[in-house]
Amino acid sequence: MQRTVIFDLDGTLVDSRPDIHAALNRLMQARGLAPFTLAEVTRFIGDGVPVLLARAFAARGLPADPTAQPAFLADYEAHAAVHTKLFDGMAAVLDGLAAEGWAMAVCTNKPEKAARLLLGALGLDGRFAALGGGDSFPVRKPDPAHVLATLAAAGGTPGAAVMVGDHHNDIAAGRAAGLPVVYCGWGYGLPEMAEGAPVADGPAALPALLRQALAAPRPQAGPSSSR
Ligand SMILES: O=C(O)COP(=O)(O)O
Ligand SMILES: [Mg+2]
Repeated sequence: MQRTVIFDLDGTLVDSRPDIHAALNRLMQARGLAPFTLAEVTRFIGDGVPVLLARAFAARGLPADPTAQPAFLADYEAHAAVHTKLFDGMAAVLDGLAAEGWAMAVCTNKPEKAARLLLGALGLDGRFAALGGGDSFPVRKPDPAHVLATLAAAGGTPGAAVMVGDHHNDIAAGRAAGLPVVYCGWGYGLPEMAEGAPVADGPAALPALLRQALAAPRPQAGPSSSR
């Protein structure tokens, strides 16, 4: 059976913080608002751009401003790959997984256009069988439908798929979709976000953990697990 691994993007495959940080601070500057540190912006990432901006404005004591999103996105899309790179060792891991026959997909809360531009700029557009962005479907992580729709677009099946991510949203969405999950210890999440999932300390640990995850007994999908 075709094995499929679904990767989260920000904090899992790529370190995108520097470019998100820079674009957010350009928006703050344009609004006459104080800039954020990298650590502050890291805590805003994980739930997509609307929530990122809402958290940024809330941190300055302001309500969410939907008019900020088009300007932020246009700027970020144009500068998404200035400093953003795959995490060290990840390119070799992707090569190895492809050689082992794994199909790969990306399920990210980053808007699809920005995610596609970023993957293209990194030379990765041909690597993934599907990309599900934060605005590709009516729902996004932690909703399991985001993971399942991305998996279906990649031609995969839940019985032979693993979800890999660095945030509570990835673990929650993967588990609720009935997939085994692997948590990335190098990402932007807090250690407790692993919620008992196997933790990869670095990209090189992923292939063995993915094989183990598929070999282990299947978890039940979220809604039925309490029955
Ligand atoms: O855009 C975000 O907030 C997070 O994106 P991710 O789902 O790829 O981590
Ligand atoms: Mg992430």
